[in-house]
Amino acid sequence: MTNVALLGYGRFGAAMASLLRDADVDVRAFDPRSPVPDEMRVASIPELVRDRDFVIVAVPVTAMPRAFAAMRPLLAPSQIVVDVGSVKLGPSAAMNESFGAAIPWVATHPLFGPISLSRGERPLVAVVCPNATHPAAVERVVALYERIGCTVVLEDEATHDRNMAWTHALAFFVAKGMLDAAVPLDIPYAPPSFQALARTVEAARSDAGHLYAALHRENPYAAEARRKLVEALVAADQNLSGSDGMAPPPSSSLVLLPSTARSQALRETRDLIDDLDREIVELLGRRAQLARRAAREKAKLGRPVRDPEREAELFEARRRWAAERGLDPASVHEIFDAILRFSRRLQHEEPIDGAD
Ligand SMILES: O=C(O)C(=O)C[C@]1(C(=O)O)C=C[C@@H](O)C=C1
Repeated sequence: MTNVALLGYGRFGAAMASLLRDADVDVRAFDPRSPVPDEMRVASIPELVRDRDFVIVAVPVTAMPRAFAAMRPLLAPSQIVVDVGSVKLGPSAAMNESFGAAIPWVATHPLFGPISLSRGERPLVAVVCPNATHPAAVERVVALYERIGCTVVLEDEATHDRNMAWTHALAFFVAKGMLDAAVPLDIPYAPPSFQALARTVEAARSDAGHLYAALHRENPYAAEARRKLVEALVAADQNLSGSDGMAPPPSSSLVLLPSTARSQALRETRDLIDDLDREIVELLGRRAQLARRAAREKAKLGRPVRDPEREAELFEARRRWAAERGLDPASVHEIFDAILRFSRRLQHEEPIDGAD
């Protein structure tokens, strides 16, 4: 049985442990600060790493060099050290320094966390950095990520960090700006464009505090990305505050559209509907995964697939949400009726020990 030692049982470590265990990987974990469930807990780093195939280091990036140095004398060349930090140049250099050619090591970044897992978001993506000194270890780590349901992207450390500066780091930076500016996030009729931003802010807010600092301070490309964004925003602000930005909308927007423009408007509308429907299908896929998970949990508890009490609550809530949104509750009820039929059908197909 594949086995893993997990150093660090914070929010990410716990999420990783549950994915590994769902894939029948034996997990042992150690964290002097966070509680670890009894069945995985060990009392020290030596006990943690002894005879383990993989040693996954899920501690804050700034604590990694110390962790690597502490475990170096305890490891053998048959073991593989894997870091899961959100930046890659620093941890890679630190692993190279501690383990070099003697102990196989692989730098990785799983692009998911407890929130995306609890929402059942798929696909799970993990970046794995190629490593010329330990190519066989890279292959084994790729196989481990695939086993827990990840799509693996092979990317070198610098490209990864540059990409993360523009995405992960800037998303957190914008979120911080919105939080510090006390932007209200809970206005119920906010448009979809804002709802997407509000989800980003929520995700950033609930992530560990050390992550924000690491994304910016430990990523050598983050400062440049921030500077460019701030400059662009300042320029946009100046533009809007100047006379151009205050000009009234051009009168042509009030003129009746000619028929070619009208058919173009219909095409655009249909494109938008296609985009939305695609999202709905994606959401149905994610809902199906959660329904399968519910089926597995109920099977373990010896409970039947159908739960009339839960279904009654579910319909009541959806009817209420429909009314709040100005939609006909009976019509929305009908849609969920179909969704539940779909869900129960999937649940009956679910093999009891399947892993999603
Ligand atoms: O919540 C559960 O127990 C589920 O199995 C999920 C679900 C659903 O799809 O929402 C499916 C069947 C049950 O009758 C109730 C709800």
